[in-house]
Amino acid sequence: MADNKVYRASTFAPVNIAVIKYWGKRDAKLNLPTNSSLSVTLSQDDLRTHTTASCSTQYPKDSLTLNGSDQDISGARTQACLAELRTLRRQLEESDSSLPRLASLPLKIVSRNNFPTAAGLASSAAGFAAFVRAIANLYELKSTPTELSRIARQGSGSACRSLFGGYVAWQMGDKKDGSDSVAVEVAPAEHWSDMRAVILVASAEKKDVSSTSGMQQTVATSTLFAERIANTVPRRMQEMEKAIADKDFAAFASLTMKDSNSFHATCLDTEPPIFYMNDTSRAAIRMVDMINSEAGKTIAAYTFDAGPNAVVYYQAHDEAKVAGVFKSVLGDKEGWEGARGKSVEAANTPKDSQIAADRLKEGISRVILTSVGPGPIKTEESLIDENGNTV
Ligand SMILES: Nc1ncnc2c1ncn2[C@@H]1O[C@H](COP(=O)(O)OP(=O)(O)OP(=O)(O)O)[C@@H](O)[C@H]1O
Ligand SMILES: C[C@@](O)(CCOP(=O)(O)OP(=O)(O)O)CC(=O)O
Repeated sequence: MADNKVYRASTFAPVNIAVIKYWGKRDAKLNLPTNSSLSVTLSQDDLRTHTTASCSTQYPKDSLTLNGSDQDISGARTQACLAELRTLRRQLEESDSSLPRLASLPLKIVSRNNFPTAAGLASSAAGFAAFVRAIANLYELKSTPTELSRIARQGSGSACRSLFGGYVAWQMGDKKDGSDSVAVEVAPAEHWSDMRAVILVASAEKKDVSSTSGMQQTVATSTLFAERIANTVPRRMQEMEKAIADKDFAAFASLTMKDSNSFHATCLDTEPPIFYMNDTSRAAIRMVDMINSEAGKTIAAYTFDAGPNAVVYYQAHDEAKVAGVFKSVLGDKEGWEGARGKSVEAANTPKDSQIAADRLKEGISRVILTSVGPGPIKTEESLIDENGNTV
């Protein structure tokens, strides 16, 4: 029997933004995708989930609190993650009788996102990665990040990529049980550390079509989609891995923009059509096009997830030419006040960009300046005290 001690472990986990998009499930129950995908993990200085997992005989039942409000954890996805993690802990306990019997104790999990939940800022990715990582830490599991990615995938597909830092591929796998549908590191953050991103937050509202149901509708109704998964994505995965290995920004950018457009094209080809981008998103696309034209080469790349926010990737040495343009257009919005924002010099806007600039001014509420970053980071900063109370 375990005593009435409160066992605790905490982690921070990052957001990731895909450059080759996951869109479509071949098995909705196991969250198995129709195609592989690839993402960049973003720095936790700017966007992160902080999660503490604890277990004790004192707790009445399993619970999860997110940003101060109780969450329903009865859903199949959360339950699948919990069951897998408990099975792994049970195996450890069976092999070593000196270990406390934690697998059978109720869990209390407290989590905080430092960014808006369900606003298309990949909160489910950081959230489920943190959830799985924190419980794995609590249970002292020996599992590798790839093994844990198999579990996080069942919470939310994109979450499996947040178990790693840097450049991460989610290999779709082909086994029916999903055991080979896991994330692997393509390159660590240090390999290409001057990758930067400016996120233009177009709306902090909850989106109207969730990723989960949107992609199901696309799989069922889009004819463009078949070509995307059979040919376009497999080819781009290889090209993207090479672009990253070579640190070839022009190739990285071209693939990133094409793949975002291909994903949104399949959304438009869905019946009824799904619109995640809006006029503000399209103005961001125009502005990036004009920045690239003015530079005479591709120095910026836009990508959009299931929402209107633009994520614009660029390299540190092009900061003035990329982030600088957005600063001169959006300098009065929230997000430039930190040291990183202050160091960006406002640059001249490209010629003929007035219409796009006006649209951005109207539709963007804040910017987030960030960069490629590491995977989950273990922390002693606990959201639950030694008596089991939320702090
Ligand atoms: N810290 C967290 N811990 C556990 N679950 C979380 C956490 N943060 C978010 N989630 C889960 O993720 C859900 C939001 O996911 P959703 O896919 O709707 O939005 P998103 O991740 O912001 O957008 P997208 O993945 O399409 O970019 C929340 O309702 C919650 O169930
Ligand atoms: C557009 C995307 O951001 C879709 C993310 O979808 P989710 O991972 O949120 O979907 P579920 O597996 O149903 O939880 C593309 C991507 O991140 O690859």
